[in-house]
Parts: sequence; structure tokens; C-alpha cells
Amino acid sequence: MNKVAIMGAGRVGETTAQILAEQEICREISLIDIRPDTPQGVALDILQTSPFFSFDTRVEGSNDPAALAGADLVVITAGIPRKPGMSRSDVLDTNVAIIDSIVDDILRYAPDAMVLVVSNPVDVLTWRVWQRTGWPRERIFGQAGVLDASRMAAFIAMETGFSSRDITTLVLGGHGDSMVPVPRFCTINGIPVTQFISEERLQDIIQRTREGGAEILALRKNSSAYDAPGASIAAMVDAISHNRRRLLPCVAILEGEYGQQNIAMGVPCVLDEQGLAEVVVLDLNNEESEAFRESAAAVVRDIERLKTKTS
Ligand SMILES: NC(=O)c1ccc[n+]([C@@H]2O[C@H](COP(=O)([O-])OP(=O)(O)OC[C@H]3O[C@@H](n4cnc5c(N)ncnc54)[C@H](O)[C@@H]3O)[C@@H](O)[C@H]2O)c1
Ligand SMILES: O=C(O)C[C@H](O)C(=O)O
Repeated sequence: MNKVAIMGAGRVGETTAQILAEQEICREISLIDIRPDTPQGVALDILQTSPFFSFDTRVEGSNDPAALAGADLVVITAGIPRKPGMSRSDVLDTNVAIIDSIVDDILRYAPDAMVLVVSNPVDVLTWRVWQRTGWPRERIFGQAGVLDASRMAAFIAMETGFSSRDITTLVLGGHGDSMVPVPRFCTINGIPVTQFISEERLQDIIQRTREGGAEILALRKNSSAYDAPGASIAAMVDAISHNRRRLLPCVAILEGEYGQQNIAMGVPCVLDEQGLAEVVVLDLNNEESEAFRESAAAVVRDIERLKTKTS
């Protein structure tokens, strides 16, 4: 991939840019932010790591949305993070205004780009970008499940002592308190995790995964997570940039899959150079389907709230 533009050179945007640059996932990165001088400083700081990581990726910072021009992919990390005690939905009103203005910039300067939404609440904002652009779902998707699954994998590694590289996990649904970790699809090199973890401990891990973002927020205090989020975004960009056809949980617009439509939420998807190439439908059992429906209902509540505010 030639160019990735990152809208929002805050913590998540910066971390993402650093990984994209040092792993040469794209040739050029534009970091764009409304804070004067900040994106320029972030870009320069990242460029100065090039001797250590031996990369030739070009990194520039700008306050001008015209720097979106030529982007193959726009990552949206602009917006406020929640504070301890808040839910992600509590920042919806502030962030939707930011997202709307960014979408207008994208329509103007990068009308052929794909868009990867990160700002929270990510499901409803992905839906909003899809609605406002009118673009096909292949080009509009969000990051949540890669991060949630990485948290669950880390917790399973901590519990079992196995290397996290052997652990596969799956988290579906909305990126909120009702997200749906699916232990039936969690394995350690193909062996069901239930062989190594008691049911009680597994339930603890599922709950800790659901609260994974809040746990980091409570510990960091003045910031939500950004290291694992940056790595998760970079994994998705890498899958697209290198046309890998990776099967990753993404926030996708559903068009009847899982019994849902006109909604964005986390499901397994194929990512390739076209973007979100395919939504993969799993044969969920009754309990999993019920949890997925509940999670969808929470996303719908936010979408309905948004519709009343902006209609
Ligand atoms: N989906 C996920 O898994 C996930 C993970 C982590 C964080 N997030 C979300 O990502 C967002 C950013 O988090 P952060 O920790 O980087 O916050 P941050 O405050 O460090 O950075 C946000 C940046 O956005 C910029 N910004 C605001 N309006 C803008 C605009 N119109 N154009 C360009 N830039 C603009 C701000 O100046 C700031 O630099 C939050 O909403 C957070 O909840 C999502
Ligand atoms: O928890 C948050 O608000 C940030 C992000 O969604 C996360 O899961 O780390």
C-alpha cells in the first residue's frame, strides 16, 4: 500500500503510525490533527526512530485535511477517549460531530479511500461513516475484535503459562460491556482451552476481557489503552496492505448476516487489498446467538439515539 492517512495524532494515532512505519506496512503516512504543531512533532519524532528500526517509510504531520489526498486508507483515531467511570457510549455526542467533519474531509480529499474507524463508540461510528459516505461496506470497517481477542489471548497465556503465539481467541459483537467472547472457538494450538482452564476460571477471563478497556483506563487513569489498540490497527492495515486474506474479527456493516442489518458490529471477516472482502457467518449455538442478539440490541440503542439527535 502506498499511503495511509491517520486522522488524530493522539495516543492511538501515534502508536499506530510508529508500528506502520517501523514495519514498513505502507510507504507513506500522513498524520493529521487539529492541534497546532502536534502532528508535525509526532511525525518528526517517529522519523527519528528510523535509524534504529531501519525503515524508509515517509512520515509527515499536518493540520490541513488536504493532506488526506492520495490516501489508500484513512484510519480515524480522532475524538475523545472516555474517562474512568464512563461507558464508551458516553462520548458518542462529542465524537460524532468530529467524525462527521472528518467524513466530509474524506469525501472531498480522498474519495477513493478505504476507512478504518477506531474512535469510540466504534460500532455506531462505523455505521455513521457508512451512512454518511454512502460507500459500500467493503470500504468502511472498524477495529475492535482484534484488540478484544488479543486481550483474551493475553489473559489465557497468563492463566496457562503457554506462549500467547499458540493461543487463538474470538470475540464478536459490539465493542461494549456486552461484547461476546466465544470460548468454543478458543484453542491452544488447536486444542480447546477447556482442556487447560477450569470453567470457573474461563468465566473470569471472559468477564475480564469484556472489561479489558476499563481495566486499562482505571490503571492508566488519564488515558485509555493505546499500545494494544495500535498493534491491532496495524495488524488490520497489514492484512489489507499485503493482500493477506486474513480472517479477523472486524466491525462490519451487516446486510442480513447473523439476522442483523443496517448495523455495524464485530464479526469474523476476510481482509484483503479490497478491504473487507467477506463477512464469515458462524453457526452459533443458542447461547452464543442470544448473547450476539443482546450485544446487537446495545448497538441499536446507540444508533437510535444518534438518529434522534441528528434528525
Ligand atoms: N476501537 C478501539 O478499539 C479503540 C481503542 C483505543 C481507543 N479508541 C478510541 O480512539 C479515540 C482516540 O483515543 P486516544 O487515546 O488516541 O485519544 P487522544 O486524546 O490521545 O487523541 C485524540 C486526538 O484526536 C484529535 N482530534 C480531535 N478532533 C479532531 C479532528 N476533527 N481532526 C483531527 N484530529 C482531531 C485530538 O486533537 C487528539 O490529538 C477515542 O475515541 C478512544 O476511545 C478506540
Ligand atoms: O476502553 C476504551 O474506552 C478504549 C478502547 O475501546 C479499549 O477497549 O481499550
